[in-house]
Amino acid sequence: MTHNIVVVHELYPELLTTLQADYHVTHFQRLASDDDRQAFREAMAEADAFIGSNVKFDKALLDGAPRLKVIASVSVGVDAYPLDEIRARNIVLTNTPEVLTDATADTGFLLLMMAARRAGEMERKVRGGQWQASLGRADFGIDITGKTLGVVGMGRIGQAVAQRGHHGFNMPVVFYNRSDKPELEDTFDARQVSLETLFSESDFIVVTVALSEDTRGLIDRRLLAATRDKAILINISRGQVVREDDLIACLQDGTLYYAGLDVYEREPLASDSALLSLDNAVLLPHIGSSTFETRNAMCDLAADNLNRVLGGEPALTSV
Ligand SMILES: NC(=O)C1=CN([C@@H]2O[C@H](COP(=O)(O)OP(=O)(O)OC[C@H]3O[C@@H](n4cnc5c(N)ncnc54)[C@H](OP(=O)(O)O)[C@@H]3O)[C@@H](O)[C@H]2O)C=CC1
Ligand SMILES: O=CC(=O)O
Repeated sequence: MTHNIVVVHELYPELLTTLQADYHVTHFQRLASDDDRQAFREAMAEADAFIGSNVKFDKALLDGAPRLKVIASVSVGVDAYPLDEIRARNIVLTNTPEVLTDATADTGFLLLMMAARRAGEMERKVRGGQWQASLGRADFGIDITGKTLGVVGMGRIGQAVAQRGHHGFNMPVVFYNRSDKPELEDTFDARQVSLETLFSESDFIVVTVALSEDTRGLIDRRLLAATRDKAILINISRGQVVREDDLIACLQDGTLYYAGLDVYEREPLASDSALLSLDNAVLLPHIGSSTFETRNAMCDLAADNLNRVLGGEPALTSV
């Protein structure tokens, strides 16, 4: 019997064709309208497997998908899935670790460098015809080399950020993490510290911690207000880890020098968000892993996981 699978993702064409040869596929590039969402729920009612991203699963959706055996997420973060409900139904949830680590760490460093040198502001000046003479002190940025890097959540991506900072820019590294990682003292000459110490000692703070009920709202005004002069906050994990209202207030009153953001409390960012009017914020549209190579590798890994579970084998990367 051919399995029914629901795809909500812009898979690369050859992979979609392969899946269509093996399964009965209902494909949505994204759920953009109420009609899409209705059609998605109808397809899930008959689905044996889901592969995709950016779909918020809840109990009602799972109740309406009684045949579901596997959710193959095309993401490493699994905050969109109710883990207890999934476990209670014996559904296998898989994600895509490792293959996106470097691309996402690169995005973190891209934001870090753009913020340090105020690259977005400077580019807007050039395009806006405001580069009429050489720029002066009002437009200077800050150095990166030798400054202290603080990593919040020293997992795969956090360590790839630390590697870039330590080996590429000679940065002393401090980090905050749930479990102890003494081995990183050798790897990056890094020090594990409390969140308060990290915020007070770092010049650049890069947030790479996973979102969970423990980390929602972890970074608030109290921590942001305790930062060094000209400290920069980069968030490449999930917007909900940082209290966005507090971040905006600290950027507005200058308590925090600059922010570089790839993720937001609500995505896409609302057109009336106060962040859009702040010069001291570099804003990217959640593109951490968005390279051809990395996204293809994520799709391949998710499809391998789906094929294996439907074929009765263990997934390569189950959560
Ligand atoms: N912007 C983007 O496009 C992308 C964003 N991401 C985000 O990055 C996150 C990290 O990915 P990855 O590095 O692969 O995941 P990992 O699981 O390797 O790293 C997560 C780290 O967070 C730590 N952590 C979890 N909970 C807490 C807590 N309560 N307090 C302190 N530390 C905690 C973990 O600690 P421990 O060692 O104890 O488990 C772990 O070191 C993803 O969950 C996702 O949200 C990922 C890819 C792309
Ligand atoms: O945000 C992206 C992910 O893979 O998680």
